[in-house]
Amino acid sequence: MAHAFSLFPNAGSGYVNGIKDDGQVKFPDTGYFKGPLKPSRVEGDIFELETSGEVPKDINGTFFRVQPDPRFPPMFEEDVHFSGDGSVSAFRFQNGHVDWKQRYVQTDRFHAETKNRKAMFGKYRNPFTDNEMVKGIIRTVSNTNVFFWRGVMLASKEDGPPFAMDPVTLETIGRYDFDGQVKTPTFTAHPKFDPETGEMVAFAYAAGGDGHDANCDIVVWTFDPETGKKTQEAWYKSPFCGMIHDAALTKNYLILPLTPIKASLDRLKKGGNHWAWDPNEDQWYGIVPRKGGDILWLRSDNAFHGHVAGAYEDENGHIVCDLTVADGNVFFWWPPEDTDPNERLVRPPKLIADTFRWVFDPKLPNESRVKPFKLYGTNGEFSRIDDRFVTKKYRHFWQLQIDPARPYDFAKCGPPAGGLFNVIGHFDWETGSRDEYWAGPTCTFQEPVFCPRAGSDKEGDGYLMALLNHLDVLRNDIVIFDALNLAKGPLAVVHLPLHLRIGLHGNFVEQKDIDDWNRRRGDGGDLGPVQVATEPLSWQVNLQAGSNGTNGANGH
Ligand SMILES: C=Cc1ccc(O)c(OC)c1
Ligand SMILES: [Fe+2]
Repeated sequence: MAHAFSLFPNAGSGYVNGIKDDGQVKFPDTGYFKGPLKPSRVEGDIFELETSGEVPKDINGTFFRVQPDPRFPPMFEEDVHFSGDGSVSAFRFQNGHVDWKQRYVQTDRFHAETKNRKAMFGKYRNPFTDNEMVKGIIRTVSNTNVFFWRGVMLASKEDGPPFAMDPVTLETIGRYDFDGQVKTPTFTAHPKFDPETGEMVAFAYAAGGDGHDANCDIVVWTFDPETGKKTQEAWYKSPFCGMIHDAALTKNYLILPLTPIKASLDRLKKGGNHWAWDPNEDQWYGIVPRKGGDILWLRSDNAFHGHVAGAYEDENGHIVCDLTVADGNVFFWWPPEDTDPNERLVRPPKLIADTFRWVFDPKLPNESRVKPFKLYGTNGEFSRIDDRFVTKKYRHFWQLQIDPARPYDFAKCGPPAGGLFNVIGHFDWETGSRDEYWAGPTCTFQEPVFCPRAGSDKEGDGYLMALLNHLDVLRNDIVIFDALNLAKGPLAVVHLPLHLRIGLHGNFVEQKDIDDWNRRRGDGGDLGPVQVATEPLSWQVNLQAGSNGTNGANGH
């Protein structure tokens, strides 16, 4: 039988001159919408997933993760993976059983586009390309991370505020503004949680104006876990409006890696890309004292920051900060501004991203140049640690590795969308060892999470789990390892009957935490239900009042 699409051989991709001609509901015929990146848009539930091996019975909690999954064909044919609507998966582990649930984050954009049954928002972080009808509507897709805070899952993307979801039903409760305490246009996808105090330390860049105007305002907040109150807020300026994606937390500092990929209001107004890589700019680190005080900026040679493994202060009061750093523009789809438009980069450049250990002296003069202390010798991304060791001296980290020397079945799989993360590794700063497991020639991994073994507080004692992409048959598994012995291979595999899109980040939340907060927020609990935002954000108020909202001056 003819494939349904082939009944209309000349129908094309539904785009004319790269712009959606809204006659057809059809996704672009580009690499961002094919194979493992083919939009799925599935919401659903499966009770009792199939498994192989024995799923450890002592894992009691939920593995949450989020993927960009566009609900409608984008306005622009050249749209990228990072624009897709946030779709959250939850894998509930209990007594060796696993159930699955998946729901979209119902953002303000989600509702606006549902009403219109089509994409209304244009390019990644460029509101000047939006349909006029949605001016003033928060355009974030909340597709980058999901983390647990005081009884709710917060889904977030760095271009907008977080949205709260019910951790059991995955229903979106609404936009979360920390009980009216946060009115900034942006909020990080990587807040840090201090395991000693339970505090959330969060930040935002481009935190002035409307968040899409290339302003240089940075804000750092601390929130108390018991009361939810903002106990610290400090505003700073960055040397340019670049991406600050992840952060590192020690007892006394928050370290903000500022990557030399830059926003420009002028370019945005012309309908261009939000970001342009600047190969002539340094990588920077902003060192922020958690108790308040000036920011210290340190700089080193041009490079692209990946994610943080761990950080702590050593006996000299210096900051040890470990993260992956790539030797070029990881976001190759946002090239330097002067790149010839005919030279469209469709293939990732060959980059190396080692794990760098920096040792920063917080007493250095501002803008000092620094050099890495040590490199581990890895090539990968998506580092994770035992989160009970955030801020502390730690040994173990886990990371997805790119090993091009291993066979890859290109004929069956096509290009490995999302990156050739064919190896999962466990690394130990003390021994320098490499404990690795290769997924085979048709598979790649997504970001792992660490789950501590019940009753043990020994670092790394527990499980590591990660989604496995079967790129040949477009289906996913979850593989579960003994975290300190990956080479032994998975203890168990959980099988999904369907394909999930390549996702970003997630976290494992223990059932005890969900139950405790549900009790406090439920009938007769001391807290009552979570409150979502009732007031518009500052930039929305300014827009209503007729100001252009581009002066970077709101909120402080
Ligand atoms: C991995 C980094 C990253 C940075 C910015 C984004 O908007 C994003 O969306 C999924 C991901
Ligand atoms: Fe990230």
